[in-house]
Amino acid sequence: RWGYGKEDGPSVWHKHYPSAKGNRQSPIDIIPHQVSHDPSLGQIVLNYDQCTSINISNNGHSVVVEFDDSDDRSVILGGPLDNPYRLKQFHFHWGGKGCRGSEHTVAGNCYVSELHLVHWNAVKFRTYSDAATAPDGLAVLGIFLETGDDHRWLHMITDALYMVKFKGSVTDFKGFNPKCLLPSSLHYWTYLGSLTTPPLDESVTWIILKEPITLSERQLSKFRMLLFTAEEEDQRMRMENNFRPPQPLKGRKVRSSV
Ligand SMILES: Nc1nnc(SCC(=O)Nc2ccc(S(N)(=O)=O)cc2)s1
Ligand SMILES: [Zn+2]
Repeated sequence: RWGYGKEDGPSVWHKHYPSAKGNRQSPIDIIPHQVSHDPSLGQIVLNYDQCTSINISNNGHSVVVEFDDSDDRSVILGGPLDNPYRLKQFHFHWGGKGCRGSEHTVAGNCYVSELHLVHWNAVKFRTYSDAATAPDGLAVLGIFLETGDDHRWLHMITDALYMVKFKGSVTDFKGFNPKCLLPSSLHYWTYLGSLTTPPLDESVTWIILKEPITLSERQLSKFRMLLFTAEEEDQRMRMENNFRPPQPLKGRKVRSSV
């Protein structure tokens, strides 16, 4: 099994997951003045109005909100995407007290956390698993989080975290629309990359919003009360620093919408 510790963390993932040393790994450091502006890149459109969250769970690596992806009710389209991609889940990556936490960085600067909304190309692939191994199978929308005032809607998630404290716990979480977690601007950077955790498949079109959202230190601290470990395990490990550091760009182009 893999994790974020000294023995099982990002520096040894390559031992069991060969993609780790691939040519389109994520996350990366985005250097804005090296990004190429591509006027042919349209805006992204998020049709989340009929969206139906199902549950919230602790998978031992992050806290995940799953959606019913049996039809095209919640999709992302436009921008670099040739098809609509269906929303499957969203989850977060965050740091320890007061330090780093995001996976992507911007000119070497990190944010305290990063939200990933994971979508899959149900036009071309029959199942999520098939899509997750294909070069154009997934589209992940990344949103940076910075600390400041309380986020007015994030409490709906942080108030549920105590119910999924332990690895393997899951609880109902219906009717949550992630549209409430978006910043005001949908301007983005985009590049071809991978899952940022094992199996590190190189199947992701990354769309990273330039504008971060804000949450309070108090809301962020509630993520840190989650545990990497299951209830029956004797040593409890606090879930924090569950982020992979930036990976080599290997000649890839990062494009921006505006
Ligand atoms: N062929 C495959 N089927 N299922 C998987 S792993 C399940 C999965 O969705 N993993 C996943 C890992 C990382 C990310 S992330 N952090 O958004 O890049 C998103 C999703 S790979
Ligand atoms: Zn992620």
